[in-house]
Amino acid sequence: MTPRKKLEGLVAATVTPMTPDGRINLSVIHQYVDYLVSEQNVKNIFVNGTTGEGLSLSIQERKQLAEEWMCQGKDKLDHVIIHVGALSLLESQELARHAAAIGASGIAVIAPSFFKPTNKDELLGFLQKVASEAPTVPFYYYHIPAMTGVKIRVEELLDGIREQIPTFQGVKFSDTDLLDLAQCINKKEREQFVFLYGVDEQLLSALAIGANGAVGSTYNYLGRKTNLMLQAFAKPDLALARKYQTKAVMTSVSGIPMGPPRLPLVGASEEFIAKAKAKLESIVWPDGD
Ligand SMILES: CC(=O)N[C@@H]([C@@H](O)[C@H](O)[C@H](O)CO)[C@@H](O)CC(=O)C(=O)O
Repeated sequence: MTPRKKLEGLVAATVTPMTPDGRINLSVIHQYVDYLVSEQNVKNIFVNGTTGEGLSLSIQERKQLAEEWMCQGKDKLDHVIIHVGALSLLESQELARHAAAIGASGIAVIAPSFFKPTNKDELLGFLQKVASEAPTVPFYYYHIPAMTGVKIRVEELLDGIREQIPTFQGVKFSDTDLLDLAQCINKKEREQFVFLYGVDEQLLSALAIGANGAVGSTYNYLGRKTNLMLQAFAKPDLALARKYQTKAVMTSVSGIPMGPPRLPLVGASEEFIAKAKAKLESIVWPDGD
């Protein structure tokens, strides 16, 4: 997949479909792609990330999923970014080589989170060794300190990053520290780097700071609504944009059987699902839908 367009706008962090007995379910991915494109107007995806339970999957499963998303997304999706981060550097490198071989439009890497890098140089060293295994594939750092416990400021990481990682393209920024985001965006590299925000609930604030777009779980089922918010913001109609943002409730509405999560995650209770559905149905969206 050779992207013709710059990566911006919404990127759906895909769920990994599973069968009721907990195996990956590749058979619904074609339906999932069509749903995203036709129902949610979302043509970029982020595979095997947090939402996709990437770190709970085996390397083999991650490769199979990446291949299936690439295959089903061909000629339908603009960008398929594969998350290839892992605790083991060797596994991460293997996944990076695989993503390159199947033609992914980008790879992303999370900081290792058991033995953690304690400073910028250690983190950069890890990222560089993964990125260099896919020397022609755009590379994104996936910053999500609430999950990894690695709190190295991105602003600090960006200094001189292209010298070490020539393919460095940008950051998937999943943190509420908007000061760090703002300082990243103010850097002279602003024109070249892409900042994709990952806390869906406060996307509007990140857009105001200058984020290029967003990667998140809610764009799987609220992509169309959030696209309206992006349009309102671009106009600019901030009052309208705020209405969309505050109504970004999360629940699954696609009707595609995604199965249960994998332990240690557990499925939502029937009661929770019923309440979430009722809440979603009770909302009157600004477009009257
Ligand atoms: C911790 C977490 O899962 N964060 C989500 C958000 O999209 C999050 O689900 C959303 O803001 C709702 O809380 C994304 O940042 C994660 C993501 O994009 C991914 O799946 O890799």
